[in-house]
Amino acid sequence: MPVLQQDSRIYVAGHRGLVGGAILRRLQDAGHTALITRTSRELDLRDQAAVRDFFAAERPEFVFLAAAKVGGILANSTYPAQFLYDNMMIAANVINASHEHGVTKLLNLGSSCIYPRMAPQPLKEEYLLTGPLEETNRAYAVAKIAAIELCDSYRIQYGSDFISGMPTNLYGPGDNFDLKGSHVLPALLRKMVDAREAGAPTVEVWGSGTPLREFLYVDDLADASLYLMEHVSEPGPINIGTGEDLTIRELAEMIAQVVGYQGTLAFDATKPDGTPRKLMDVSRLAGQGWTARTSLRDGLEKTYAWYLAHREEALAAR
Ligand SMILES: NC(=O)C1=CN([C@@H]2O[C@H](COP(=O)(O)OP(=O)(O)OC[C@H]3O[C@@H](n4cnc5c(N)ncnc54)[C@H](OP(=O)(O)O)[C@@H]3O)[C@@H](O)[C@H]2O)C=CC1
Ligand SMILES: C[C@H]1O[C@H](OP(=O)(O)OP(=O)(O)OC[C@H]2O[C@@H](n3cnc4c(=O)[nH]c(N)nc43)[C@H](O)[C@@H]2O)[C@@H](O)[C@@H](O)C1=O
Repeated sequence: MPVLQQDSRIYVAGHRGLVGGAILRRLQDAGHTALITRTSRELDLRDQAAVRDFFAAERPEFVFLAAAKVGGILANSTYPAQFLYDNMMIAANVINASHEHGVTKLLNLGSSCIYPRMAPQPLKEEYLLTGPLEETNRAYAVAKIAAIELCDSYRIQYGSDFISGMPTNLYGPGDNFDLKGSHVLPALLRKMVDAREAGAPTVEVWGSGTPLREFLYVDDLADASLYLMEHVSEPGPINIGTGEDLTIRELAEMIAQVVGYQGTLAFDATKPDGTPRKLMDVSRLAGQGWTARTSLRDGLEKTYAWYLAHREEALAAR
């Protein structure tokens, strides 16, 4: 099993994002000295020739693929073309260049939305491609499934050590707080802080509040990503989550408590609910020695503290 050395050349794709940022911090804290990063302006990963040149020049040994077109339910359903095209191009270019330039190991990150909408719960890895996908993020999910298949195909044909981690919904410092593009947790956190400050009597929550979601703190995901890089080499998706979920209403109530918002919730039924439930079965990774550490309540408090301290930066970033 390849082990990351202090001076291993490690490329973190998407290092300014929620996930890539957390992986970069984790690698820096562990003392890794040869970290390679590029912003999307410096290197558009949809550009095959540019990606090839970059790999030829930088010769990374390990790749964390955390660059992607990412967004919440509204962004996914509004811009399916970008979610499909960008994510297919990014994955194809990075995975193929990793093969061509002899990368020792690559971690491809997907998402729990790869599983069929009505799959039995909790979601086991073997449920992949056993039924129709959720409509609101089908395009994104197809790109993410193609990336898993690509990693597995390079493993079969060339023996490449390319693996695929499938995180559940994530949150934490560095998240996207833009209300049109973001996921539910940062959106509700921002809305409730704004409402508390403005003395607003209600906060709008999209959909019915009944869908169930599982949330993993991003520093736990970063920890899992390093664990996978060092300890796991196998094909197919590997679930990364907490194994616990709650309704969107319960999430909103917990955020209100953390933020100290005392108004009421107004559910907007014109907005989509998305998939009714997507709880990860995390027994495979647990069996290999990794489990999540941060409770949702603790993670929310840390994220709220980060948001207060970095509000301008968080709101300007997207
Ligand atoms: N957030 C979540 O809840 C979940 C995320 N994931 C997965 O984790 C991974 C990372 O997601 P997350 O960190 O949340 O996303 P973010 O939107 O926070 O970050 C994505 C990063 O990708 C980079 N990027 C996007 N397009 C390009 C491009 N064309 N060329 C180069 N870089 C590009 C951006 O770089 P720059 O800033 O330089 O523009 C950005 O920093 C994704 O694969 C996603 O599917 C999985 C499950 C849940
Ligand atoms: C990570 C995952 O993320 C996405 O799937 P999702 O889990 O459905 O996304 P979401 O976080 O945006 O919503 C979760 C639930 O929450 C409700 N909700 C309430 N109020 C707000 C709100 O204010 N904003 C948002 N965004 N949602 C809200 C919303 O209506 C829905 O019922 C996909 O991109 C998918 O591709 C993917 O991988």
